[in-house]
Amino acid sequence: MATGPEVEAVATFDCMGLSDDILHGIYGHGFDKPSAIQQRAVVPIVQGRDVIAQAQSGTGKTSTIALASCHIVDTSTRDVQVLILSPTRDLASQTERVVLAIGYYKNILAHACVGGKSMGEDTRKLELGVHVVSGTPGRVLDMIKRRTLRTRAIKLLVLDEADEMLSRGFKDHIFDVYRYLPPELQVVLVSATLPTEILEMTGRFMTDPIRIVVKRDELMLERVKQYFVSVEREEWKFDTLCDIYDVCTISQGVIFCNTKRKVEWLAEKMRDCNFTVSFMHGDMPQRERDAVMAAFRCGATRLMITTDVWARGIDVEQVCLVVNYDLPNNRELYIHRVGRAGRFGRKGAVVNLVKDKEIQILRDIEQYYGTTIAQCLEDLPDII
Ligand SMILES: Nc1ncnc2c1ncn2[C@@H]1O[C@H](COP(=O)(O)OP(=O)(O)OP(=O)(O)O)[C@@H](O)[C@H]1O
Repeated sequence: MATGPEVEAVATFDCMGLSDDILHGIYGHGFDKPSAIQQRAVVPIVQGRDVIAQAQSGTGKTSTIALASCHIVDTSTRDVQVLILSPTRDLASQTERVVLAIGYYKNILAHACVGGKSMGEDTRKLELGVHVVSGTPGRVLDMIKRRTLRTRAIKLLVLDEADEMLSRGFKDHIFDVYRYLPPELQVVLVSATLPTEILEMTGRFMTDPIRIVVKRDELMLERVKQYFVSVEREEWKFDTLCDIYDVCTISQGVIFCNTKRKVEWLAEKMRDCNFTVSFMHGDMPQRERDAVMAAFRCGATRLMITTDVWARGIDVEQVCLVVNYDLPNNRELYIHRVGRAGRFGRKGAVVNLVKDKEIQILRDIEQYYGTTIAQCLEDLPDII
């Protein structure tokens, strides 16, 4: 599937037909020039078209959603007009913050409606009235069923990380939410990865969408160098990680494990060796998760050990290193994990720690995305 012929690139924010208060918000947020996806996706979204928008990690997709949503909202009422759904609470909250920042001069009111937080607070905020809700599917559905989140005025539904939202775990919730939304709804799908089977189901809820897609072999971020270190035994990965730790002292890094137990085990083992690390996974109380994220975002901690709860969308500019302590369970997750480094044009590196028999999995990833993952034999501190 290719990008539609009707897609045009608009080279500046000024030429997108956005109102002055939104432009003020965009420039105030530090954006000078739109990225490739912003040049192509913002105008069709604000014109009311259904849009499927794919672009490489960290190139401004979530920001596209935020600024288009802010433009669409009519602030003369306090109805919810835009609903943005994301797969994790942390991403939904991050998007709420971007909407509030870009919509500041238009007085946009937004609320993150996410699991693990007080229902009372959701009710209070929603009853006072907000224009944009950025949430996770379970909590949003709950609020809709309680009639606390009124859907009557919703014009735009956005599925961020759309392939994840339409995959097994979330799909039923998404369609349940969709059934409560007005029939003339505009739908926008966004992700770095959009496998064919996901694109094929979009006909069920989208009308003549504009497609902006990226070829598989152009999806990997060029500025993020990819390496692997092969070890004979699982236990040897730890020593390699300790060597890598030195690299992280120059900036920030994220280490991915495949289970929550392993995250906790690894964090404890590193702390026993006097390394300062943070860890986060989906079973932690939300308050603790927020505190860990806040400390990492402000640079108070430099190394985050985590699960795939962190793989999609989370934006911390200083992250320049990703370590796959365990290889991800599918090719899409590889793209998303790698994308936590090299945000918006920055350099980065990913190091895959692999047992000898796992090298074939990396070779498959290399071939699928037309990329190169080099063996790292020495010089770990120089990889970035
Ligand atoms: N036009 C722009 N100019 C400068 N910085 C930008 C611009 N657009 C986005 N950014 C910054 O780039 C970073 C990545 O943006 P964003 O999170 O929107 O990317 P994304 O494509 O949604 O990422 P992911 O694929 O991880 O979901 C953010 O820090 C954002 O503030």
